[in-house]
Amino acid sequence: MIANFGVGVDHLDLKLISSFGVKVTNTPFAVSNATADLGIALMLASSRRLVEGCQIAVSPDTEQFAADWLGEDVTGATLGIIGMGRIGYKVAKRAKAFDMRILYHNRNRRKEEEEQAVGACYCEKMEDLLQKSDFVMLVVNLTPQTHKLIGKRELELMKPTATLINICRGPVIDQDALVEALQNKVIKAAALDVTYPEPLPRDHPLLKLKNIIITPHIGTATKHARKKFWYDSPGLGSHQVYKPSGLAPVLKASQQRTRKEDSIRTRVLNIVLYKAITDMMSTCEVSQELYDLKLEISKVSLLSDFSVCRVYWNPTTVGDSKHVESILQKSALRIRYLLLARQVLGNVPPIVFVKDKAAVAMREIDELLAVADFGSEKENLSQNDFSESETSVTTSSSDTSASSLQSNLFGVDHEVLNKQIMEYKKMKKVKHVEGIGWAEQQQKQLAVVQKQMRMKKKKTKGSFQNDLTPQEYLLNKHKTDYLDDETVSFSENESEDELWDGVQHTCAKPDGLP
Ligand SMILES: O=CC(=O)O
Repeated sequence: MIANFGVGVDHLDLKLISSFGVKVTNTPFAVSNATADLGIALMLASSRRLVEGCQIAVSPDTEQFAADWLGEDVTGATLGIIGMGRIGYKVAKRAKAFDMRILYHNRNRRKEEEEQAVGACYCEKMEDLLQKSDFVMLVVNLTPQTHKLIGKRELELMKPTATLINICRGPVIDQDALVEALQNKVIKAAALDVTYPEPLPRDHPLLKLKNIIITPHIGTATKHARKKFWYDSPGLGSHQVYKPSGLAPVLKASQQRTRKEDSIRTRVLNIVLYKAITDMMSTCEVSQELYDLKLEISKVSLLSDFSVCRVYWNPTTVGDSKHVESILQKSALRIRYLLLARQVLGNVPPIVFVKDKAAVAMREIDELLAVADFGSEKENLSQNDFSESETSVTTSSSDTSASSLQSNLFGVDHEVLNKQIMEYKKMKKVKHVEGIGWAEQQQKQLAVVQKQMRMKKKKTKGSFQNDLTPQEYLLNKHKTDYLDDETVSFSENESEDELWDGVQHTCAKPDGLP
């Protein structure tokens, strides 16, 4: 698998790669904010001549600031966005805050409510957008269709006062045509985060122009975006960016193999994470309050698409569960950070603490069995009291309603249970005598029970019961994987909604093309 760092995969020969059966993935959700921010930064820097201004301010030759040194307003100006995909849309959101008039051109028109949310008007023809915009921002993928999308003709359509901003890929602009347009003031200025090649040869004519700002392809170069690359990079079972249909049968076979391998790998990773997390919690390194809880972790379970890591905690060993949940919620981020920082795994999905209901039910069952074996505390107390007070014994042993209540304690009828156990033991003896015959009978019984369970499962599907009684637990035990548990004590409050999406759709369609 080739896990591409960032959204664009234009630098990869996808056909060739896939002919080797190798998957390619990208991280489309990780880059959007940082790249949109840079687009706005370039627009502001260019309109307000920020780089030039900075040079004037720091130059040893500067003696005074000229009053007629002016820039252009962004507020109220028209921004034309070419490519209204994920990044383009984020640019529009930001531009709205500057009270800009927003035009966009895209392969597919956005929904009306999406347009309204950012106040963007669709231009079906790119030419219209070019003619009307004060700033033209390019936010498309590089494909054969977008190669040299902006050439001499398009530049000539732009206003002579307009600025061209490119935050996608250099070859989307015909660079020779741009040099000429800037030299001849066909357009006012350009602000480019991308060129071709990168970096430009030191004697390139673009570098000699005054009406240009060039940055070294830093759209995604923020700490947070780079961290998101790690989080978004392929999870187990992620999809391919490129899947040529001719290879479908080969891919299907390899996918089946991959699924099996994935499940083995997931199990191994669960063990690795369980060990690392329990080690962490046995010291104060996450936090003193987490350490003080002395919480027991029953298991760690990565979802097969690697979108979340569930950590099951045993609530029977701790007190107030709200307090515990709030500590766990706070600790989830730190634990994940530590796992990443220590490179326990290259990538760790968001951690979600889940109350282990099975553990609660197991404890109830233990208590129940203890009562069945040794009698209730009340009974014991009464028996102990015997030597001291005859009346208490009389009351306890003669109170039939109390004893029938006891026999139904925790919803389990102990008499019936006992009978079943005896029958089972009897059958076991018969098995030794009848051999094969017994197994057939058992199989029939098993088939009936399985059928009943399947029918019950259908009925109860999707509604995991919160008040699980031991009896229900015993019935559900074999049919309900407690991955379905909905008691989550951590919701992704890492402001990583996008990351969450990103992990799930790591290889969703790339940003919009015009
Ligand atoms: O250029 C950046 C990216 O492709 O993510």
